[in-house]
Parts: sequence; C-alpha cells; structure tokens
Amino acid sequence: MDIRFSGASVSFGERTVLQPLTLTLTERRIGIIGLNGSGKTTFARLINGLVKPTTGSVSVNGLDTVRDEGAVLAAAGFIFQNPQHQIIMPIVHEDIAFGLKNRGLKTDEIERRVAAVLVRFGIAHLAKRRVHELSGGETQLVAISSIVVTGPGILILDEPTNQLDLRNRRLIENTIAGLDEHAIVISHDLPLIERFERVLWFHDGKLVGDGPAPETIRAYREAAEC
Ligand SMILES: Nc1ncnc2c1ncn2[C@@H]1O[C@H](COP(=O)(O)OP(=O)(O)OP(=O)(O)O)[C@@H](O)[C@H]1O
Repeated sequence: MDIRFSGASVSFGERTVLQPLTLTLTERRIGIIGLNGSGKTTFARLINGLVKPTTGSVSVNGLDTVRDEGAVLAAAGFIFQNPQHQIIMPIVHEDIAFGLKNRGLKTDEIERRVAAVLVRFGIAHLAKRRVHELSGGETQLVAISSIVVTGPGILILDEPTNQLDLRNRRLIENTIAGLDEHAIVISHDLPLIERFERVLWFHDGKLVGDGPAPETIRAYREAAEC
C-alpha cells in the first residue's frame, strides 16, 4: 500500500475542514482519532475519492483519486459508519453478491467468491437471512464482507464498533486484527486501535499527532483530559 497526500486540503464553500496535508501511508494498520468534527471522515474519504481535494492531490498505489476515480474505488473499499446505509439487498447472500454482479462477473465465479467470503468471516449460516434482522455485529460483518468480496487491498472502516455491545465489539476487533488487507480505521474506541502500527490524530482540521499508537493515543487522551 502506498497512499500519498501532496498538499491535499478540503474546503466546503468558504470553510476549510482539512488543512493542507503532505504524508505517505504504507502501514498495515492505521488508526485515525480526534474529536467530533475534527476532519477524520473527510480525511478517510479523500483516500478512496469519495471526497476530492480542493487543493493538492491524493494517490493510492500510484492512482490519482481524481483522474483514476474508478480504479481507486476498486483499490480502497469504504465501510460506512452505519452499515445499514451501505446494505442494498434484503438477503445477506444477495447483498454480498451485489457488487460482483455489477462488475459483470459470471454466476459461478460470483458463487465461488461469495461462498469463500462467507466462510472467511464465519457467517455462512447467515447467507439466507434478512439483513435487517441481524444483530449489530453480524450486520457489520456483512458490510465488511460485501466490500472485501470485490477484492480491494485497502479497507477503510469508519467507526466499525460504534453502538456494538462488548461481544460484538470483540468480534469486530478480532476480525480487523485478522484481515489480510491493509486497514485504515477511524475510531473513538481507543482500545480497538491501541496495537496499530500508526495512529493519526486530527484536531480542528489539522493533523496534530502522527506516530505509533501508544504515544499518539496518550497525547490525545492528555489533550482531551480523559
Ligand atoms: N459535505 C460537507 N459539506 C459541508 N461541511 C462538511 C461536509 N462534510 C463534512 N463537513 C464538515 O467538516 C467538518 C469535519 O467533518 P468530518 O465528518 O470529517 O469530521 P469527523 O472527525 O469525522 O467527525 P465525527 O467524529 O463526528 O464523525 C465538520 O465540521 C463537518 O460539519
């Protein structure tokens, strides 16, 4: 993974919500922390081109998020804060197959890939269930599966343990730890990211901390006085 921000900033109208940023991301596990409204989601959305830089540029494995929009979307999958918002089909199996059907894959290839991902995430028994009847943790696993099945090398997860109980939170924590893909995780759940190789801390649209997880989390806790 090679993600490069070169003087990338984001403004909405007159308001700059992310100050110009130049950095390279290569680590397998990267956490993003900061108070509400500090720019975390905007930063993460820049990576897969859901938000375009107002100044500068962002590239993913040499692909520019503006020029090579489709290829960037395929390389970096985004799992939204509320997985309900990204689930499109009513049945688990159909939802996981949806992205592959859209890409025009043959039926047997779709079946093979969906079956593999269901087994990989331990949800084969849920294949025929209605998505809206699943628990929070199960829904999150379906959302992750629906993205992973399309084969991105990078996963961006926006508050994946938000509103999960302790058991489901642990399930998602273990799932993230076991991912073969690179993972960039936005979280207010600091223990979730405490073993990550690198943590970025945003405050008021500025990157104010960037380093190994223990140091960055400690500085963030001290600043937030909690
Ligand atoms: N499309 C948009 N139009 C206008 N302002 C926006 C837009 N998207 C985000 N913002 C503003 O940019 C700022 C940063 O938002 P962002 O969602 O990146 O923060 P965050 O750190 O992810 O917050 P949270 O922890 O609450 O999810 C906020 O003030 C938000 O209101």
